Amino acid sequence: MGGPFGPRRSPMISADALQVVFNPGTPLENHALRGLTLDIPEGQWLTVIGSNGAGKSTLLNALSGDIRLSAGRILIGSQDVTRWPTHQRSALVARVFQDPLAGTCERLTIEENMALALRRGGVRGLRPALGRHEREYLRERLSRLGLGLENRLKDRMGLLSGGQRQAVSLLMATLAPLRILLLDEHTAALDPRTADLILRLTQDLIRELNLTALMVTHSMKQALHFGDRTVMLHEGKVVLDLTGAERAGMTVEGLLAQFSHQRGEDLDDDALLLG
Ligand SMILES: Nc1ncnc2c1ncn2[C@@H]1O[C@H](COP(=O)(O)OP(=O)(O)OP(=O)(O)O)[C@@H](O)[C@H]1O
Repeated sequence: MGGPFGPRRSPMISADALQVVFNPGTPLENHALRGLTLDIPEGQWLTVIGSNGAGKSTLLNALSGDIRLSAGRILIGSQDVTRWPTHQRSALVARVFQDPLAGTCERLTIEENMALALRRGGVRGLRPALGRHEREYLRERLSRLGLGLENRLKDRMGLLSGGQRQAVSLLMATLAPLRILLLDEHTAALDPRTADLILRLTQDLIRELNLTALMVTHSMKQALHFGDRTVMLHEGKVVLDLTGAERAGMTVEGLLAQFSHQRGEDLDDDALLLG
């Protein structure tokens, strides 16, 4: 990022006045993003919170190219990708979803799933059947999960537990070269111990690969504990942006108070948010 007096580099992600309107001009018109602006430096890990319908998934969809903007501009590096379709952005951007099934094919083996992930990134020279080197590479990556999956390359994905599948999804997302990782409540469907394991794996991958990451979570604890910066969305805009000492001094209770303040009501479901 350069020090305070170092050269200013353009951010890895520059989201400029993003607007997303669903069903425009109909009675169902819905402004999911309302001029959202956000600059994210390279290597920064942003945690994204906000109540239901705040626009968190829509923001990730806009960054991955899964939905079209109604207005605004997205730059990755200094490249304007606003009109790039998802497949074109996939060389830069990968995504992991809440549902462990979403990123993998359960009828294929672990090896076949991972081979597809390698090819999606356009790795050259990869044959339909994996060569010895590719298989060794995948085995090495899997062994680092500490789940024993390196010995189960020929097992169908459908045989794995939700946590194991999510670990493989995360690995698959980061197999091919990428710059940006989008995590959409990727531990929400897991038990606390497994969620913790996946979060530690997430942390290792983000730091090792120097990824710029956005992680949507409903857990205030996760939002403050992981990453470098926490952003709260409300009605399609950023309403709170915490970094540095301000973030370090923030408590889960403080964040919940901000939540209530934004919603103009007392939260009746603190348990969910505290989890
Ligand atoms: N494909 C769609 N068509 C119409 N409306 C949509 C669509 N996707 C999202 N919306 C609406 O846009 C708004 C923002 O939704 P979004 O999913 O981004 O919220 P969120 O912050 O991710 O919420 P949650 O925490 O519930 O997942 C909501 O009002 C939602 O109903």
